[in-house]
Amino acid sequence: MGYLSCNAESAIATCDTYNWDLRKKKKARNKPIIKIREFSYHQLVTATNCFSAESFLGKGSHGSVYKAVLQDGKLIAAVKKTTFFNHTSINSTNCNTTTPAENEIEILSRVQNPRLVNLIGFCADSKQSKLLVVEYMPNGSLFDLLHSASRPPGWSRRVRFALQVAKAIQTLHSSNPPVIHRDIKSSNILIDHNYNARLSDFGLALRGNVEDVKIKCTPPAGTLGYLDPGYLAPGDLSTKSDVFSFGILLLEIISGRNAIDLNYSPPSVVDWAVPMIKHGEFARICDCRIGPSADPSVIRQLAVLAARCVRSSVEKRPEISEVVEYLKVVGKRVHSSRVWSKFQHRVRCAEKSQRVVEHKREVFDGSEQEVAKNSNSRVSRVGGRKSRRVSSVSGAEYGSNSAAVGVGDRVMRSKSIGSVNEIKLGPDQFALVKRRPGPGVAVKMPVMRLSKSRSMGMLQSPRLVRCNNKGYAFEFGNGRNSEYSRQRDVSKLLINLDDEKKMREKPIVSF
Ligand SMILES: Nc1ncnc2c1ncn2[C@@H]1O[C@H](COP(=O)(O)OP(=O)(O)OP(=O)(O)O)[C@@H](O)[C@H]1O
Repeated sequence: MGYLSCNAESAIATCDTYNWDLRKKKKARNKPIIKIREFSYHQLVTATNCFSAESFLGKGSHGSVYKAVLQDGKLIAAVKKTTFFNHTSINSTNCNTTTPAENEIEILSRVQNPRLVNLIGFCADSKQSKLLVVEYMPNGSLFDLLHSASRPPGWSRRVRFALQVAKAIQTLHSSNPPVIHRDIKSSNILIDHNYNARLSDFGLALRGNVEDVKIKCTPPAGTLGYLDPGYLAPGDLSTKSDVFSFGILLLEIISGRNAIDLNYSPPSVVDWAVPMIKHGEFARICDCRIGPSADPSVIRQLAVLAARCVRSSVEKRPEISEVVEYLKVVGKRVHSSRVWSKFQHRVRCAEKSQRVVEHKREVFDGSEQEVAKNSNSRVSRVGGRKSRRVSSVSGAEYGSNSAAVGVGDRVMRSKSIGSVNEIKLGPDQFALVKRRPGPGVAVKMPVMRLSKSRSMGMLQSPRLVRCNNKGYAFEFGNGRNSEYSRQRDVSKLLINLDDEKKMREKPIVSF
């Protein structure tokens, strides 16, 4: 126990097993050194527009956060400003005194990872406050997304966030010596510009092995609702405390409710969710705003994992590496269930349009019979506006029925049921014919209305009646350079069928 005679710093240095292991030291020496920049106070005042209200991003228990524009706009960062009023030490009771800001600088200058909100620099020359410059996260926090977003994230995004947070914690726990975050919660998960979750706020984090004096001297800390109930004394701390907090976060992600919420009974998310999970009532803990996942096993797996993480027995909680592997499997399941439900949706849509087409065919056949009854001189008007929009059947399908219409070699298309029909003018030439609505069902055949369908889908068709800029002109067959946008009042587009012969010879007809 020689360290008792030393001062705290050297005692930590002597007792830290990490320092004994020369091989590890060599490894650490080979690691690239993270370049942390030092900013002047003046630089940060300018970058945050004198810490103005416009630059204000939010307030935490240790101070306020501002958006900073540095390097002539090339670097956007977040400046954490902690006042001396808030300089409560994280370990003031014993060995040494470190403020959360100093602690964050110490930890983040040693651990950098894309899953973390990394340190860019700091400012040491401020008299009233400690300033930390960290990466700017433009999409708020996971707390905001879960509890106040108008469109709460769906299951695949939730599982992705959970996996990204678990990976961030794994990075910390697997570093050498390990880092225990101690404050895993949804407001400390920030969302970056690519919509990835990043772990932030290392004010309470501890770096070292659990047997290190520093850890043994630091009293328990964290956020109520997320804090491991077994972490009552410094010696109780382990990486499993972070696993517990992660379990609470996972329950929050699944349910969309707060870790402690007085609107629920019981208010603690653990006491509320775990009994339901034990009874297999997984759907009851799902966020009712998005409902259960397409694949029920996804919720089951997430809920069971969360329940394992929040077990009171530390030994029974999984390691974070196991959590990561588990969530990877759940993530794949969500992905495949999404692909499957998309496929099912497409099949349903296809079936629906097929049904509509069949219905139209039936209606069409019925109208043909009626037409036949009316001695080939009358055309029935069938179908409504809606049926006009359906355009999935090619005219060729109905080519064989053309004789029933009694207009020579004209071809009627199912698209046109209602008021617009296609006339075949030649081997590659088609026109659309709008039948005049009149009392009863028919229009005299010699004079017909010709019109373009309003459906955008049909505009892509080469068999389209189009208009040129000379007025109402039509292009038949594979016409190019037409300007359909000029054609607004389609009802004015009249054509006398006497001109039909001319049209066959001329691809474009002007009126
Ligand atoms: N890097 C950042 N980029 C963008 N916004 C941030 C950043 N860091 C913090 N903020 C915003 O500032 C708010 C305060 O953050 P801070 O980490 O100080 O406190 P907190 O995590 O909300 O609470 P506590 O201090 O109690 O843990 C956050 O809620 C977040 O909206």
